Amino acid sequence: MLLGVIADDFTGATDIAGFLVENGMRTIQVNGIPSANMEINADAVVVSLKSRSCPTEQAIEQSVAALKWLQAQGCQQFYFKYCSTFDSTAKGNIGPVTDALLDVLGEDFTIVCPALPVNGRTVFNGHLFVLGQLLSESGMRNHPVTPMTNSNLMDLMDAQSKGKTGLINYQSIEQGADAIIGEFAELKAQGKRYAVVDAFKAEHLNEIGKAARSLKLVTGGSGLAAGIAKNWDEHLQDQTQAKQAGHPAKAPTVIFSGSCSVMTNKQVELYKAKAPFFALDIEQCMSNENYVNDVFDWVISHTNESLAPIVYATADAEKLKTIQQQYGAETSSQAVETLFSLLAIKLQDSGIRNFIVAGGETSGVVTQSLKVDSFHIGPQIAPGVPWVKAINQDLSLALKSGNFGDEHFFTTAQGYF
Ligand SMILES: Nc1ncnc2c1ncn2[C@@H]1O[C@H](COP(=O)(O)OP(=O)(O)OP(=O)(O)O)[C@@H](O)[C@H]1O
Ligand SMILES: O=C(O)[C@@H](O)C(=O)CO
Repeated sequence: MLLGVIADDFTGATDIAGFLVENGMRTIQVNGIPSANMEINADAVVVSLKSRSCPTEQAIEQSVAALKWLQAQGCQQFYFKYCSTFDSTAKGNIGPVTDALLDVLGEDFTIVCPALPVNGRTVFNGHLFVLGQLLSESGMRNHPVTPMTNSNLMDLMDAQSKGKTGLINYQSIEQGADAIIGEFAELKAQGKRYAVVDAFKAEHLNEIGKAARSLKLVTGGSGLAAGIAKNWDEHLQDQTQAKQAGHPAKAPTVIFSGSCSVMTNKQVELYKAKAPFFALDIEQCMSNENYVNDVFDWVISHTNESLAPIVYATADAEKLKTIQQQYGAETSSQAVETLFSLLAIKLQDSGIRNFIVAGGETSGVVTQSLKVDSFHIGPQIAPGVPWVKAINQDLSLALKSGNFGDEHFFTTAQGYF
């Protein structure tokens, strides 16, 4: 095993795993920390945690346990994957987890690289941009759990970690890997523990990846994965086959959409124009025990059509607000999640083998209900959204973060079988 990744959430884990496969590394993902060692026939393994916004002590404990498990599997380098929008607060969890991982590894320096240019996340003079807007001026400023009101990554990291942060700006990055290595030495000599690295195009990430070859721990979004994977080129076999183990097969398919993001709303609208659709009634989800059977019957009656049926709770911001005011945000989202969870189990039992799911939480719930605890990563449908195939079951999943994929995502996903 070459590379071990610790990801702080579920779709974030799948995101980086997709980029590793795209760059030739056979990759598997495990959900949570396995209780024992595993026979792993892959180049990289990604452990997905739920540590982004849990209490900091818990995030540290889980991340260190993941690191130790990855060390026991023989990994040689470690990657802490967090969100490309640096989702965190002044208490953490990015800084404290980075510190804990450095301590366990006996290291005193790493990089901070959230950039993911292909999805519009860029870093310029140490400031993070989302689709050309400063992070603090993007929708992330209103995030319910981790509102991001400062775009300066050095400030963000200093506030939540025990060391000091320096910057390697784009002028140095553009001089290439050797210059970047020189900057690492310079920053270390100044007593810095973390280097924020500018990156706004793929070439930057390749050079940063090369320079980071000797770092035991790197930290970042999924963009850096391409640069890191290239370092292992000479150790990789069957690079063109890396996606094979996770490729989906033609089989009965269903789509669940539990995300209310702007992009998912567009994707659902477009898909409804050409495929069978079922809009979930939130009140029925909460009050009618038989509702899941009705939805199940509807899905089964549409599985022979050329495009898979979609069941969705997706609503635009206004409609969602009305629902939440009427029933409560927690109660209504729980009811939707429970419906998807029960429906997934019934559909699997009746022969559905491919599940396309929109929404991070929704994906987590469905994967858990289907008892998928590890999978091979297959081809990327969109940047950061690969098909994945369960290791111990005949089941393929496409798990989409809320805002990922273009408007045609649901049809594109079905083009792989
Ligand atoms: N119509 C609705 N009414 C109430 N809650 C809903 C409705 N539709 C979806 N939800 C809930 O909203 C939450 C959406 O979270 P989820 O993580 O699945 O999507 P997302 O936030 O768009 O994705 P990501 O976290 O990847 O950005 C889920 O708990 C879901 O059950
Ligand atoms: O980095 C990202 O933007 C995503 O992988 C993510 O973490 C979604 O929660």
